[in-house]
Amino acid sequence: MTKVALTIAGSDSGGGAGIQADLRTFAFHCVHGVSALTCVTAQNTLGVSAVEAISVAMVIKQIEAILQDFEINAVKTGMLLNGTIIEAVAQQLKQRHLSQLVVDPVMVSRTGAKLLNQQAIDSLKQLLIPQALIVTPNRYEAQLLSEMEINTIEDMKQAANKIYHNLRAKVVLVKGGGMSGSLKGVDVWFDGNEYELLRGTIVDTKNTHGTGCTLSAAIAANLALEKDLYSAVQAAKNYVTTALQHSLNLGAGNGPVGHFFPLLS
Ligand SMILES: Nc1ncnc2c1ncn2[C@@H]1O[C@H](COP(=O)(O)OP(=O)(O)OP(=O)(O)O)[C@@H](O)[C@H]1O
Ligand SMILES: Cc1ncc(COP(=O)(O)O)c(N)n1
Repeated sequence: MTKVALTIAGSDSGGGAGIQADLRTFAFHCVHGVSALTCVTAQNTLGVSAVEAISVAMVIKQIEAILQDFEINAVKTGMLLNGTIIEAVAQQLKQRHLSQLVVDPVMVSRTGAKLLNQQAIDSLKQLLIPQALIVTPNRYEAQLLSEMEINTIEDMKQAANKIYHNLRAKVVLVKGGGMSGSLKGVDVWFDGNEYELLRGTIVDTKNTHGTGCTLSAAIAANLALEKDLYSAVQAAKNYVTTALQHSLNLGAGNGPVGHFFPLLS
């Protein structure tokens, strides 16, 4: 029986991140992808030039249409843009008891663009993160959520601990793509008991656009395929590393990762 994963996220017109990355990742895992679009970005490999929200009513309609017709095996959220959309999404997920939930708290893009307004950060903290099976902040998002600066592995651990306790997330994965030197690509897992360091090979490329979206979508796909959470994270980490090794040198800025690397010659 084909498994189904839902992404609730924004569109990246440049095709590297957002819903486009999520659906490619689901397809790679042979999981059927369904999607509820929250916003449209005018974006390319150089950055985001405009953002427009989808109406909250339309976000809800998309989720309702999907849930009326499909059994959903896992969900990921990405760019949610504003507090009203976050509140509606959090309410829908709670009502439907969708617990296989990966929250990628998209707030700031790699190119520095703010992808979530200030009031929305509070709704994310109060309403969505507590429902998540796992939350996957990057370095900058973890700094905002933990209200501390992150420069070392010890800092990453402390931030994960704070996010776990203050925001009641079940598992926190602080991602290391934004760290420098030998720490780049080391992710810190904290489940309330153990810290685990997930180390991938460091890939020397500027084409890293969409790594975070791809990682969280791959975790959701592996959960849909009935892996346990830690195995799903390990498999997703391996997938992102290989996709980075096959990243695409497209555009003048940060190109996308190569989601379908086995098809490349
Ligand atoms: N150059 C790299 N080499 C190896 N792994 C990397 C590299 N860059 C990012 N990663 C890995 O990619 C995954 C995504 O992490 P990252 O910190 O880039 O997330 P992000 O900033 O949310 O991504 P995005 O660019 O989509 O916003 C993590 O597992 C991270 O360790
Ligand atoms: C629609 C959308 N969602 C998520 C991201 C984050 O990805 P990145 O940090 O690689 O730009 C993005 N840029 N655009």
